[in-house]
Amino acid sequence: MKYSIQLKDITKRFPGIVANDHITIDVEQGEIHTLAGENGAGKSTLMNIIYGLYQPDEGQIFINEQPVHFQSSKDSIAHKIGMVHQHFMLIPKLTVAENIVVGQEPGSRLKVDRAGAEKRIRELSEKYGLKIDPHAKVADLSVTEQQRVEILKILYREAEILIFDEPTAVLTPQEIDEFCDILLGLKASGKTILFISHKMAEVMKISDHITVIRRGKVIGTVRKDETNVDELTRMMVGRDVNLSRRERKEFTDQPNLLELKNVSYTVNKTVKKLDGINLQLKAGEVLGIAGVDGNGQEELVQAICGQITPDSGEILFKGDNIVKKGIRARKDSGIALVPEDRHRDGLVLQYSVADNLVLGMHYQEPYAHGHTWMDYKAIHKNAETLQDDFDIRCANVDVPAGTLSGGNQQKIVIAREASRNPDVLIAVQPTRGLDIGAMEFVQKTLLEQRDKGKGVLLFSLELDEILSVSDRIAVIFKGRIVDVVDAEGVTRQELGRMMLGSHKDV
Ligand SMILES: Nc1ncnc2c1ncn2[C@@H]1O[C@H](COP(=O)(O)OP(=O)(O)OP(=O)(O)O)[C@@H](O)[C@H]1O
Repeated sequence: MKYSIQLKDITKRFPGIVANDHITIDVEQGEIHTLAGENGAGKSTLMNIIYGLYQPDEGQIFINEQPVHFQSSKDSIAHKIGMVHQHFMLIPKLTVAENIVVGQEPGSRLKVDRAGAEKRIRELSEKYGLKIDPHAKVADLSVTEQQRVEILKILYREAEILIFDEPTAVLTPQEIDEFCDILLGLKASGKTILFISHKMAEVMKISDHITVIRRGKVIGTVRKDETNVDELTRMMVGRDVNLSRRERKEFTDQPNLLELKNVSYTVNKTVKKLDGINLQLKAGEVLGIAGVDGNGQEELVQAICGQITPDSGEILFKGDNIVKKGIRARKDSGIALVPEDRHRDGLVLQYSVADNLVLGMHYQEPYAHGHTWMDYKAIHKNAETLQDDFDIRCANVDVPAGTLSGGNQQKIVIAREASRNPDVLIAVQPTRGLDIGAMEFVQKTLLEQRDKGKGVLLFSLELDEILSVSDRIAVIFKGRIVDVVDAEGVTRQELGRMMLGSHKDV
C-alpha cells in the first residue's frame, strides 16, 4: 500500500478554538478519500494546512511518504498538490486559457507560447470530460464551468493530489452527477482525491474511505463498503437525524399574506424572466418553489424583496400593493430574506458575529435608542441567545463573521432573519453548505415560523427538501408557475417532470 498523504497528530489552534486536535489520517494513493463532519469541525482548516495556506502548530505531514514542511501553497504545488476552494479565484475579465496560465506562462519570457498552452488545455479538458473552451471569457461561464476551469488550472500544473473543499455545495443536483463522473475519471487516471462534502448520497457514491471529524478530532475512518448513511450521520453529529417528510398542517382557509398577480419582468426588452406570475402565500404555510436553476427563481425573489421592479402586475403584502416600496420599507414591514449568496448579500465578513446578528435592525429598538446611541449590551445579549439557540460555533460573538466556518456563517443569516419575527420569510437555498444536523435544525426553524402563523416561501434546488418541508409546492418553469400542488399528493418523479414544463396530470 502506498500513501499519498499522511497526517500525524496535526494540531491547529485559533484564538479560543482548537480547529484541528491531533488529527491523524492516511490517504492511499489513487483513492477518493472524503472528509465529513459537522459545520466548524475543522475540515477546511485541515485542507488549508495540507495545501500550505496554514502552518500546523504541531504534527507532521508526509507526502508520498516523505516528511514535508510547507511555508506556502507554492511549496505544496511543487509537490503536485492542487486545491479547488469553496470560493473560486478566477479573474472574470480574462479567458479560460489566460486564467490557467497566469503566473506560469509557457515559452520564453519574451514570447509566450499561447497556442501551445491552449492545445494542452484543450487536451486536458477532453481527457477528463470537462467540456471547456480555452477561448471562453470566464465572466460568461456558469458556476459549474468556472469550477471546471479551476480543475483544469490544477491539472495544467500537473497536480497528482487534488483537494476539493465542498465542491458540490454550489452545484445543482443535475450538475452533481456530472461532477461525480469527473472525479471518478480523475481517480481512474491515477489521481488521489481528497474531498469534503455534507451530501451523503454523493459521499456514498464516489468515496473509497471516509474520515469523520467532530470538534477538531478524528472520530474514525471507515471504508465506504463497510458503512452506511445512518452510521456516518451518527459519527458526524453524535445522534440520529430525521430528514423525512414532516407533519403537514391541516389546511384551513387562511388569509393570503403575499399575493402576486400577473407579475412580469423582462430584461433587454426581449428576455422574459417572469411571465405572468400568479402566486399566493397563505399565513401558516410553507410554499416550496421547485424548479431547475435559472427558471426565474432569482428574479421572483428580487421582485418580492424590491431589488427589481416588475414591468407589470401587482405584489400584495397583507393586502397592500408594495411594487413601489423600497427594499428597506419592505423589510421593515415584515418581509425577511435568507439570501442565496451569504457572502455577497447576507453578511459583512469583517464585522463581528454580534453585529451581523442585528444587521438591518441595528438602527431600531432595542439595539439603538433614538437612532444615534447603539446599545452594545442589547446587541451582545441578542447574539449570545441566538448563538445558543442556533448552535453557532465560534470562540465568542466578538470575532469577525469571516473567521467562522461556512456552515456557521449560514446559521448567522438564518438566526438573524428568523429573529426579525417577520410575517413572510423567504428562504433561498437555506441549507446549502450545512451539515445534516444543522439542516434538520434549519428545516425545523422554517416549520416553527409556519406554526406561528407566518408564511414561508422556500426556494430550494433539493427536491427532497422541498418535499419534506413544504405544505404546497409551486413549480416554476421559464418564468411561469406551471402548477401548484399539495405536497402530500405529489411524488418526486412527478415533481421532476413538472420542473421540465409539464403539468402534474399530463
Ligand atoms: N482564520 C481563522 N481565524 C479564526 N478562527 C478560524 C479561522 N479559520 C477557521 N477558524 C475556526 O476554526 C474552526 C474550524 O473551521 P473550519 O472552517 O475548518 O470548519 P469546517 O469543518 O470546514 O466547517 P464547514 O462545514 O462549516 O465549512 C471554526 O470554529 C472556525 O471558526
